[in-house]
Amino acid sequence: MKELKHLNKYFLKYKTYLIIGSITTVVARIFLLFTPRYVKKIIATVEQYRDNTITQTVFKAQLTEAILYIIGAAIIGGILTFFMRQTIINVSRYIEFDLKNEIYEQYQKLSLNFYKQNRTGDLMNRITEDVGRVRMYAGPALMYSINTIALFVVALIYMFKEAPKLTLYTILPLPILSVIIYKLSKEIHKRSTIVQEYLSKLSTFTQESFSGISVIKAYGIEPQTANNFETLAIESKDKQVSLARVQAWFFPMMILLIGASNLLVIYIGGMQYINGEIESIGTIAEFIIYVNMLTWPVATVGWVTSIVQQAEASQKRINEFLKLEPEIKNTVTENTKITGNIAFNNVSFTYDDTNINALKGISFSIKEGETLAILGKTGSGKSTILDLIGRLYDIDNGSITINNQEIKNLNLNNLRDSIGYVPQDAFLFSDSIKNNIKFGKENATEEEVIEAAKNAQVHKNIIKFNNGYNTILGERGITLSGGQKQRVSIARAIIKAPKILLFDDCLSAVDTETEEKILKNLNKLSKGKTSIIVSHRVSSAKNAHKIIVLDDGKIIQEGTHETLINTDGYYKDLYLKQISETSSK
Ligand SMILES: Nc1ncnc2c1ncn2[C@@H]1O[C@H](COP(=O)(O)OP(=O)(O)OP(=O)(O)O)[C@@H](O)[C@H]1O
Repeated sequence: MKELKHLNKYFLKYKTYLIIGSITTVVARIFLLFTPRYVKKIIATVEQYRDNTITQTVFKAQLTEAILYIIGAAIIGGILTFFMRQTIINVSRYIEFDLKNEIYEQYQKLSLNFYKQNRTGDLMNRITEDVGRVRMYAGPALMYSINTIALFVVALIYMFKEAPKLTLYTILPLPILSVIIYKLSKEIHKRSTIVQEYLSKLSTFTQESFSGISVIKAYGIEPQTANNFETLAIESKDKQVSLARVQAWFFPMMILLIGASNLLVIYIGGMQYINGEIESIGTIAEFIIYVNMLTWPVATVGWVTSIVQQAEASQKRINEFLKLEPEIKNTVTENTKITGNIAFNNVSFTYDDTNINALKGISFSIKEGETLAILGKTGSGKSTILDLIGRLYDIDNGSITINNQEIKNLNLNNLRDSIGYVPQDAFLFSDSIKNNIKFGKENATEEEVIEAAKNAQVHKNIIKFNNGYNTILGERGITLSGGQKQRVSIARAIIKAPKILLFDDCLSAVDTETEEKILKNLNKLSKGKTSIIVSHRVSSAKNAHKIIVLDDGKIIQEGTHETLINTDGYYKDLYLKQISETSSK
């Protein structure tokens, strides 16, 4: 229960509902337990009438009274049970809601490294499946426990008062029932976890095959994919069958044990009645009802124990993430002014997970309003520089300053608000084009959206769609071409009008003519802003105030287009190669 202590703050938050729920539960049980006692009374009345000890009028009056009591108690008990569920089960839903939000907020705070170390499926599972299991503890398990305790205490008081020896015999099989249900529940849980694993394997497989359907079709491997699916589906079915086999034992075991208890009541009760130890045959009827009323709650003891164990395991997994301290934290609460004066001083950086030393003593500076272009072979560290400016990672050595202030001493929210970042792999949400652009500025007007799209040279494409800016993009924006996606992503950064614009090879999928137009627009828009353009093309870099060329994490060339094309090296070679490619087209 150590891990589940995390939920105590929520129990405290909803204590009023829980107290009302618990009281309602106890009172409901008291009312529901009226039935067996009045059944006994009815049978005793019938016996008295049979023995002529009461008149027909008295018999009728007593019978009517008992029946009315039973109906009344059942109605009140039913209403109270409804309120019991409305309070305790609702609380579990509130806790589920709070916990999901808490986890989601924590996920948002954690840095990129966390996302690389953990698989998306696992992150999703903890916020859905695990929270679901914890909810079972906070709701049903709690409700059934209160219910069982209340029912047991009230029923046992009534039963002992009525026939102590018979009571002992009646409750004898119940602990056995509880243990059996516990064992069954554990086995069911074990097997259903395996079933769940297979279900998620199946859904991952299908999802991937649908996303990659064009590759599957192009390579003509549909039969192979279908075979793989079938193998997985057969394994999944076998696991389901094995689960169903254990589940099938649940109700027969219950019926068997209820039957055994009923037999005991009838046998022992019958003997006691014959020996004159109990007055009325009604007591036997009363006890049979008690047995049937107590069986389910007793079974739930086993069930609840297994729920609590599952919840404990799930909460442990949740706590593992909740306790993680974000690697990148905002330690500055007051607002800091962000300008576009950026300087890298002997910066080195190694990725924790791969141990790749991506940057080795990088130094450069760029003034507000200037454009810097970064070129270099693939894997040379270009994107890493952009990530470090957004402080997605903290550096190992050296310093990064913005306006002469260490990046760590800047308010992280201010820093990220001042950056418009266009990633290499444009990610668009399954939403309208308009909202995807507005992602950069939530309260942007229609005109601003159109203006940004025009500057990104994508407006003409968008208006050709039937629904224009309201066109909904499919998963990862599959309705757009690669170049269109990149341009929507550029519009998203432009609309934000940030101090610093970071473009990570985001013009790779557009033709050189469109690239030229976009760069011209960016040039106009980025007055007073600092832009960093990562590219493999000289055409993207030639107008920059400064160009740096990276190789294996180090700067190998630095200068303007003019100086670099006149210096032997990577840039000049690239320039000559790209010029000859263009002229040969
Ligand atoms: N998130 C990461 N985790 C671990 N290693 C990484 C990560 N991102 C990049 N690397 C490694 O760091 C090195 C520099 O990568 P980076 O993405 O900065 O290069 P790049 O110059 O932008 O390449 P490209 O032109 O192909 O985009 C590479 O060796 C790469 O494998």
